[in-house]
Amino acid sequence: MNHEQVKIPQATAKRLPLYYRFLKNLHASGKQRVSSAELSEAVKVDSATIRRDFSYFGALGKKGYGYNVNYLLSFFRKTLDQDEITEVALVGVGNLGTAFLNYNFMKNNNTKIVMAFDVDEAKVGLKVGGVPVYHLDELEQHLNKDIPVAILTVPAHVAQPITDRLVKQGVKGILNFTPARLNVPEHIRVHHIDLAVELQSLVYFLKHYPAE
Ligand SMILES: NC(=O)c1ccc[n+]([C@@H]2O[C@H](COP(=O)([O-])OP(=O)(O)OC[C@H]3O[C@@H](n4cnc5c(N)ncnc54)[C@H](O)[C@@H]3O)[C@@H](O)[C@H]2O)c1
Repeated sequence: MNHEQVKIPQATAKRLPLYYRFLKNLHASGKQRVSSAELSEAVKVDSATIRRDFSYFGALGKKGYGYNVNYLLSFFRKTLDQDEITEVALVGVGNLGTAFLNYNFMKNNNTKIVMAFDVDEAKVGLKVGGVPVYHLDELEQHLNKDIPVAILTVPAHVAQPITDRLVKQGVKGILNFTPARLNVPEHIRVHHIDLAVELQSLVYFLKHYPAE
């Protein structure tokens, strides 16, 4: 099947890295096939959803056989562009930002934080997790079109002006950890990660949909 023609729903696309990571481990352990039940158990996605997701990839599991691990892996590699590393900038080297820099997403991923910015003179000039920290004043000097993604871990009240500058420099996607709602032009994608909301929603589900 022609990979270029595959149009995957967003919810499915979001689960791809999860599947990919698990299948890579399976492959490394020498497994050739996997059932949707096994996958479901490992990635905690129900097996009906997995079957539907995989049908978009042209992978139709056979009863009693499951899915071909090699086929899926080569599909995911192509779709996720694993050979190409996407460079990321981080703004705000505080508690959260420092944790991300130390973690740096390389282990199972195709993204890498390559530079960070802060206004705190005590942090500027340091390397955190091997990543250089520059002063925010130098944003325009260092950030170019090769860096399409930025992570925002600054105080909420400075999030918007920094976002405007990031967009001006050619950033296309922003992972926003601040509580601020960001205004961006239509072609810019913002993913807002609000841990308080996530936590609340978890508590809600526990309360209203308790496990048997
Ligand atoms: N720490 C958490 O667990 C957590 C969880 C959810 C959301 N958040 C949100 O993430 C953001 C960061 O949280 P934190 O705990 O890391 O805060 P923090 O105060 O530890 O870090 C903020 C960092 O941003 C820097 N900064 C301030 N103004 C700046 C500017 N104009 N340009 C660049 N850098 C600037 C500060 O010097 C500091 O290093 C906040 O908006 C917070 O609400 C934090």
